[in-house]
Amino acid sequence: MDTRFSGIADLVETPSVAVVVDVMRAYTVAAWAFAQGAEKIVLAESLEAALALKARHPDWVTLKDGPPAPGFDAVNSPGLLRSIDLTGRTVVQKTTAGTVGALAVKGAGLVLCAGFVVAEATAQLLRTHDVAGVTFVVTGEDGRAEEDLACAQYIAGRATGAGTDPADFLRRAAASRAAVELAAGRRQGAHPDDVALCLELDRFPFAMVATSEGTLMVLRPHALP
Ligand SMILES: O=C(O)[C@H](CS(=O)(=O)O)OP(=O)(O)O
Ligand SMILES: [Mg+2]
Repeated sequence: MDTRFSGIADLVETPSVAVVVDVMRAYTVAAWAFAQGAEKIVLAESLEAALALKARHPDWVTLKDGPPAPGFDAVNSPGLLRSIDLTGRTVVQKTTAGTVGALAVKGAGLVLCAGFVVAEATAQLLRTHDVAGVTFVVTGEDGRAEEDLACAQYIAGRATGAGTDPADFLRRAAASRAAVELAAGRRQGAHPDDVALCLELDRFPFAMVATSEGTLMVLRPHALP
């Protein structure tokens, strides 16, 4: 399996298979939303698009990164989201990096969204599909976010069958700028447990697959045997 790593802006062509990685915090949050019962997550193009969807579907749950804001029901924090019952709900998510990365590869044949919490399930799905090549979209900090790069490299190792030890990858993520800033309370819309929750390896047994449904890009959990 050929593996490539790219920042969002560096994507030169639409890959056939993409794994979009955002450890802190978009795809840790997405996984928690599914664990809390959400049926699907609509990845919104913009804050305005998220609010327009909410206007058309008042029962949908809007979620954005940063501080709480009018029109949004939740923030991009696993620690805060884990106490919200989302059974059967549709979530609309808009964040700075994670959702942007997925929308950048909208045309790919297979789009997975991932963090450490779904690492093995993501790798297993790649192995099952026997893909020839995969592009990992490292969403944070123009492709240089250490937590996203470490997670992408870990999943790549698992997908290609290498006996990858997670310890070093998790250590790199724990020392990343995002982890340090979250732990120091310098990011808004956060819970003290957010970093720890983002570093829970294989917390969930499902991968997350994004597909186009009409004009929307929709993320759903994909259970593995
Ligand atoms: O919510 C997040 O962690 C970030 C935004 S910021 O770095 O906190 O400003 O968004 P994401 O797209 O999940 O990286
Ligand atoms: Mg991030």
